[in-house]
Amino acid sequence: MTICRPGKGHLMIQFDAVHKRFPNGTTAVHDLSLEMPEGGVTVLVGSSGCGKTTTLRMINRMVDPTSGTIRVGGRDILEQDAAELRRSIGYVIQQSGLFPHRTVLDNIATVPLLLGWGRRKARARAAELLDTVGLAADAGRRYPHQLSGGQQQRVGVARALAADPPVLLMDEPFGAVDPVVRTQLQDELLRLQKELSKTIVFVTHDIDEAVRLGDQIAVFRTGGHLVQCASPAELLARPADDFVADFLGAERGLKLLSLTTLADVPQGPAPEGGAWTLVLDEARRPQHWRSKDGAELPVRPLRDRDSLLAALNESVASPNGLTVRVDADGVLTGVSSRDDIHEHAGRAHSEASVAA
Ligand SMILES: Nc1ncnc2c1ncn2[C@@H]1O[C@H](COP(=O)(O)OP(=O)(O)OP(=O)(O)O)[C@@H](O)[C@H]1O
Repeated sequence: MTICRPGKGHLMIQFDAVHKRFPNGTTAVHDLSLEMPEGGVTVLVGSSGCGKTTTLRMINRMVDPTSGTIRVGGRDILEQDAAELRRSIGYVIQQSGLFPHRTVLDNIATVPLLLGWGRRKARARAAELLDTVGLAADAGRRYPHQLSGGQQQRVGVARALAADPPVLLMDEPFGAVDPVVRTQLQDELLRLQKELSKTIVFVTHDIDEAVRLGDQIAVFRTGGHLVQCASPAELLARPADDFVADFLGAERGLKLLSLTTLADVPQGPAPEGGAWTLVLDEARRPQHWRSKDGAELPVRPLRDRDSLLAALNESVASPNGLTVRVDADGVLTGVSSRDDIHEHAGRAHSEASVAA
């Protein structure tokens, strides 16, 4: 049995030896012990049918466990009224699950109205949340089908946040949108989470999404077995077995580099008079590389907060192996060599392995 114990901070959700067997004999979750810290994002990943959704739905009692105990905020959920519990837990699903015949504003106001807030107060809260999730005020008067898929997902998140629940369950919330919108929605969620510090349980098939969003990642395999639960860095550096390693994919070493910034990589002055010159504008913002014979190649400057993976990519793509560095205003601070970036990439890897 794999037990996940983050060991620091308060625990918001605790699974203790939880088992779920459906009446048709399917064991969806097998002897699960898993702890989710308050204010953290726990991502559940694994192949199709391995019990992620069932695990999630047991938290708000949409599915009751066959045996074992689940506590939310320290209290056994079976001792709590199911409807009340559900109202205190936000729930976001893949197709947003919005009511088609209600306006966006009324969709977002659903739970506050159920909780007995007056119509005016519920709508004012809904309008505020539209802004929080990055939607224009006029979207509130529209119906769900008049919004794009990505906008509908934002409304789904706003609706889940409406009564300010401490816990948010998200079941593949960004699974049905294209990769660009998906990245935007992930960015928004990270930004919101910095502000709101909810305890989030997030189900996804996408390991990159899990690494990007998770404070801890729980990997399941068929039969509802938890195989490993660890921080993204630990998981990538030390997968527990071949199943986890295969699940993480052949590029797990590179994924690990996406977790480390290039801030510590040394930088020197941009080269002058070599085969390639860095062309700057009058504010010293890099524009492009220019060769001796006048050819121009694009430059993609990086900031300190960018990842070592982005730097590695740049060191391969740039004509002279140099990665151009800029400050928050886009002004040149220096360049880093391919060797320095490779050395830091190797070091980040060894450090993660040792820490794990
Ligand atoms: N109501 C149910 N009755 C019987 N079996 C069920 C029921 N709900 C889920 N199952 C089965 O339990 C197992 C786990 O299902 P679950 O939906 O939790 O998996 P999942 O990991 O979320 O899958 P996916 O990634 O495909 O959404 C599957 O074998 C599924 O067929």
